[in-house]
Amino acid sequence: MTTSGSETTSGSEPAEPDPVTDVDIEDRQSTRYIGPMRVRRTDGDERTTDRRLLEWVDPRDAERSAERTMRDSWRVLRIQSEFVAGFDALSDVAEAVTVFGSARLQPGSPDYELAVRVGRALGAAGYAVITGGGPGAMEAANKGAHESSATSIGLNIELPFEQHLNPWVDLGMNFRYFFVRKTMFVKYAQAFVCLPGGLGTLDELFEALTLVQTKKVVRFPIVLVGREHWAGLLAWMGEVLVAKRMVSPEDLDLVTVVDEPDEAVEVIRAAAQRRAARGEAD
Ligand SMILES: CC(C)=CCNc1ncnc2c1ncn2[C@@H]1O[C@H](COP(=O)(O)O)[C@@H](O)[C@H]1O
Repeated sequence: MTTSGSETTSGSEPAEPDPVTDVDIEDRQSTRYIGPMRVRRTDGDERTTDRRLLEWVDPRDAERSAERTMRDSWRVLRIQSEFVAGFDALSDVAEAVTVFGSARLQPGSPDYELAVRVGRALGAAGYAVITGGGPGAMEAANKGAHESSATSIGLNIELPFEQHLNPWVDLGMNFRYFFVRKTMFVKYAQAFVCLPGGLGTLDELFEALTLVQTKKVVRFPIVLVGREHWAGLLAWMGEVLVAKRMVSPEDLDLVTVVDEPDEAVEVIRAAAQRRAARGEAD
């Protein structure tokens, strides 16, 4: 899909208006996803399903409050259907690893290329790769998985702006609710790999850590790739959180930090072998 009028001109010629491209751009601006639906020319209401769910309605406003109560009850069915669709789509996935990382990495940047190599190494080791299906590290990891002929899975999320599954996703879904999507990230993976990233990545990392710490999941290696990126956070956790006894020293052992994709694969494999030796089911 062409996204810029200048792509159709050569050298220093001024860009000619391109009717197809202009329509395309207008299209992209007015397009968004509501759950699995792609909609255009909406009324400008940019609230996502998640945001509507979490919105506070003043109970003193009788009319809105009554309407809200009714809608919330119906919403439960939609949430339920999203779980059903997710379980249906992913139940045949064999061994998989979920990869998180910055949505903002640009192709060609060192971290993007690192993410491609991570996807490729996991794929070559026989793992399907699950990502958030978006751009940056997600796209890169899906690309690596695709290149190594592994199943490349993208679990996208409805956002208030246009959102596409990246082109390297072979099995993709679009979720309305963050918490449903997160369940899929955990339920269908044997391990988490976190590449350098920002708030979204940190959220996903700490959710995984909390699940392992509280033994809600017991089969989960968590691997951080990129020592330099993660060093400051881990040092702070040791110097502040452990020192204040807000986390125990063993909690820091729940993550393994590596630099190379092959090391990440090795950590995941070794954990699987330990599990197998103990006779634990996945
Ligand atoms: C360019 C841009 C902001 C696109 C947003 N598009 C996204 N599409 C899908 N998942 C996402 C997106 N943004 C954040 N996430 C989730 O949050 C993580 C990245 O957040 P961050 O860039 O580190 O904070 C990803 O692992 C992904 O699961």
